[in-house]
Amino acid sequence: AKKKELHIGGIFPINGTGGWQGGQACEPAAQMALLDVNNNKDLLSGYTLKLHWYDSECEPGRGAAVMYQLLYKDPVKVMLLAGCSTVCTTVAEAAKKWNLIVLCYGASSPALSNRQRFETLFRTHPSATVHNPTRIKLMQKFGWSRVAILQQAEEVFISTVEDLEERCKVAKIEIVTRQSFLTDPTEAVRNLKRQDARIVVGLFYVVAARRVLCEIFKQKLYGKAYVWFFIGWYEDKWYEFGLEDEGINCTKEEMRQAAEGHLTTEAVMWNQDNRTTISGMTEKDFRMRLHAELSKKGFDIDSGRLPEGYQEAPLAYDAVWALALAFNKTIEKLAEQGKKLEEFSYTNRGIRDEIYNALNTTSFLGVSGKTAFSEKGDRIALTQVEQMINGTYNLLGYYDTENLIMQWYNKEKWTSEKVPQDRTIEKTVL
Ligand SMILES: CC1(C)CO[C@@H](CC(=O)O)CN1
Repeated sequence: AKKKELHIGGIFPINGTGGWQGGQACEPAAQMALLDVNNNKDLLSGYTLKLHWYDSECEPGRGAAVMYQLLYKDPVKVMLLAGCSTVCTTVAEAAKKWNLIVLCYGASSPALSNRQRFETLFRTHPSATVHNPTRIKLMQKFGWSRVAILQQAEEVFISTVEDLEERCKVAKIEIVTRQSFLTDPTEAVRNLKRQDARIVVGLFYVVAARRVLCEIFKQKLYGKAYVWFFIGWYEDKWYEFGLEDEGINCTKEEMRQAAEGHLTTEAVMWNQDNRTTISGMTEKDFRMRLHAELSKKGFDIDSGRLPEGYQEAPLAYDAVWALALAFNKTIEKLAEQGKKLEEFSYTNRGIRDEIYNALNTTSFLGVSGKTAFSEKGDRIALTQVEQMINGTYNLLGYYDTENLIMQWYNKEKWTSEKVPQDRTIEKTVL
């Protein structure tokens, strides 16, 4: 018999210049998952999933427009996939009016962890606040109870710092100063120096990070007496790129000196062991298939020039598996009530609630690792800690923020052999 079709809408940031064009790798990854789910005989038997998608250019207005296209053109969509924090904010806030669950594979904004505003939002991309318990854990591990914060004035960093401040208070870690800047960090770095800041958490996008690094070189706020926390998802040699055309007046060597020893935290987006995941692939298998898909689209992976969203591609792949598993559970649940998933309509609150409950209890091993959601729909994720040692990032360990377990490899190195202090130690004259 012909399979019944279930339709989902997809909004991917592909073109455009502002924000994150991660749809370039995430849309192919989602298509791969659609193929795998439809070929999986244990899932959605009697149904086939269809994806209808548009480019949002990571622009909320365009995101709203393409959502409108998806909703006002047949066939009815049963769920929406979206990327980019700004687009997910717009789409997820509106989607509940159409009883649509929204699954975001590329949205890090802490503001999205809000069930009042986003009743039907789930995300396979962790919130930026996932770094904070790890930052606190590292401060406690190294005995730092006096830290400073330097941030770029962007919404995602402002709300991340608010969460970090709360956690510092609970952990009795003093924030000696919180400095923010729009584009030029000179004054903010000067204020850090005035406050004798030694342990600094830095929150900024990569272009601003280069400006900060050059500024701390010039103001000598680096070396054996200082420890900087940077974000870990910048590209590998980020501190050497673009110095000329971004007007950074430090040499590569000076940038490397300033960068020596800094720590980074980031959410783990690729499964870290070679276990077979729910799709039957290991993370390596997935990476190989993704490279093949991307080279079909003209991306030359070996040249090192990865498409935007490569890092997050597992999140898009696992988002489709999460919705397929949730649909599977919902079909069984509805059958008990003599109902069918294909009866879903934008005014059908009952089926929306069944899909919501199914997603809420979905948990599986995906190519992005263990995939499960908090009660706010946030991705539960591992974080990874690295340190820049002699110009390369060394893996120091992982932190499981759900079970509060730190896996540490004792690889950290300090220029002066001992852990830097968080303040000037007054020499006691005996
Ligand atoms: C880790 C990063 C780069 C954070 O921003 C996400 C995009 C967004 O939050 O808009 C994509 N992933």
